Amino acid sequence: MTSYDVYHGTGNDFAVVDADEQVEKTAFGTDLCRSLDVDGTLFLGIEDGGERATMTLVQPDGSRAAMCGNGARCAAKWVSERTGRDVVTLETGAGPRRCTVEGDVVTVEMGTPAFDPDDVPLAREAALVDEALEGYDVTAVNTGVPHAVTFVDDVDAVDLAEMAPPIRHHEVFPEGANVNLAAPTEHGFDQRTYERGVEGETQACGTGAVAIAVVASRLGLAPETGEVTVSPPGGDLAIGLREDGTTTLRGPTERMLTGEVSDA
Ligand SMILES: N[C@@H](CCC[C@H](N)C(=O)O)C(=O)O
Repeated sequence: MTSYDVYHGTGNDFAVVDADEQVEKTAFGTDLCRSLDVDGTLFLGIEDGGERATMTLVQPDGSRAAMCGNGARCAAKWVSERTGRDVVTLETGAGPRRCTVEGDVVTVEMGTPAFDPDDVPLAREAALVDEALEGYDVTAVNTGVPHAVTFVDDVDAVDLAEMAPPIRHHEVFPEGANVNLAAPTEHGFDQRTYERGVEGETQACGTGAVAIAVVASRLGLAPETGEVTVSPPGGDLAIGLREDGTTTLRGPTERMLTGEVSDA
């Protein structure tokens, strides 16, 4: 039998499996996504007594993503519950990410977002900033994975399932992109995200929330530094914009259940 836990971070849900389990990760991870109807399977390998852990995300379509903000929050909580440590550095495909666990609230140091076309990546030589693409004014940024961000008056007035795929698969994004709708509110920004790999809308996306905050800042819709609240359907996320250009993602996480699947 192989055991798993299910966690969610503001509604973005993940099965979590010990990386030492003797399973073929892509097949096992996609099967688990399907049977549990979750947004991804995280394989976590605890190292140095929990000071560090490796994180591999297998998505429902079998792809692997270099980084996942809400997944990192859930991963840090899982490691903390197993080891008692409240500071964990996750080794991700986008580099090390330091996480701090305070009860159910986890903060991830998300690094420096990149607008450079080589880093997003983009199939052109100039950054894509507030430019018309498939009928929307889009800005492209990499916050660990590629994101397209567009600001609208009301995120719920847009048919995300219809508008997102042409941008998600646009030739300007050679590796595809997650597509985010954002709308200014009294307290920050509403968020809806269509995720690459899930190929549909999720209840929250951490790298997407960071993308919205940094794009808002770049376009003059939010301050250059400080904290920005981004609200996907699953709850509120606090994004820190620091003077040195690095960012943080803070929000609640919760273990929902524990289960086992037969190896046969
Ligand atoms: N839900 C995630 C993002 C996961 C990766 C994404 N679907 C991709 O393929 O780039 C988050 O919370 O950041």
